[in-house]
Amino acid sequence: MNQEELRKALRLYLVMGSPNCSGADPYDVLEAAIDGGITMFQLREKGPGALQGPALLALGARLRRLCAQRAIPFIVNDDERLALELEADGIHIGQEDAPAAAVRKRLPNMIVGVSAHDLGEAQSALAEGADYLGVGPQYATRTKLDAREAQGPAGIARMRAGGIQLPLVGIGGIDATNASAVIRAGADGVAVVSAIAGARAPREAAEALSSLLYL
Ligand SMILES: Cc1ncc(COP(=O)(O)OP(=O)(O)O)c(N)n1
Ligand SMILES: Cc1nc(C(=O)O)sc1CCOP(=O)(O)O
Ligand SMILES: [Mg+2]
Repeated sequence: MNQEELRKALRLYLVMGSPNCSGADPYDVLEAAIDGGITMFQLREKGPGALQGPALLALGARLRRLCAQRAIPFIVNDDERLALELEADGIHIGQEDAPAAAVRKRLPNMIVGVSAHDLGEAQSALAEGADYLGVGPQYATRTKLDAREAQGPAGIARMRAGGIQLPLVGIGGIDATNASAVIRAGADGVAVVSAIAGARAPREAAEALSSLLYL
């Protein structure tokens, strides 16, 4: 995938694991979200009741297959071995995970996404070979318990003003009320968990977000 294709894929990025699905089957939630217009998916199995071992591998394989059938890039959060086992399209790592340069080297053919919270971290991620950045939290979130303080879309604007041209998504507390502000600040897309996975109707929630992002 070239950089322009990646920018498009990042437009509406669903990040999700089974703890985010309010008891629904994550497969059904993902399928509905794809029907509603998501453009990229990250398996992030974290939080109370998170699956591990063979159960996680089995869920990952089902979700991976669905993404392949529907031509949705499939990214794995944090776990290089799982990403390889599932033949993922990419991996997302944060500042507390393995160093981006080492991951880039070990997984030369995967998309490597890196979390960056300020211009310095964005410059380092670029130098280490990141393909895209996740910048957050944009707004207060209850999904990631160890999230930093909300920085607002101004953090993205500062990265763009500082010369960062890498594909970039905002994440954290994003929903239909604030997604447009994140795009206006310079993001290529928005990454959401609860606004879709926690919605009563994930397809409609994805449709509503998608319609805002293509104005
Ligand atoms: C697209 C995207 N952006 C940021 C993150 C957060 O990654 P990280 O800081 O490593 O935190 P965890 O998700 O691992 O708890 C992300 N997952 N995706
Ligand atoms: C996975 C994640 N990363 C964040 C960061 O700031 O890097 S915030 C976050 C959780 C986003 O969940 P929701 O859309 O429900 O707020
Ligand atoms: Mg991480």
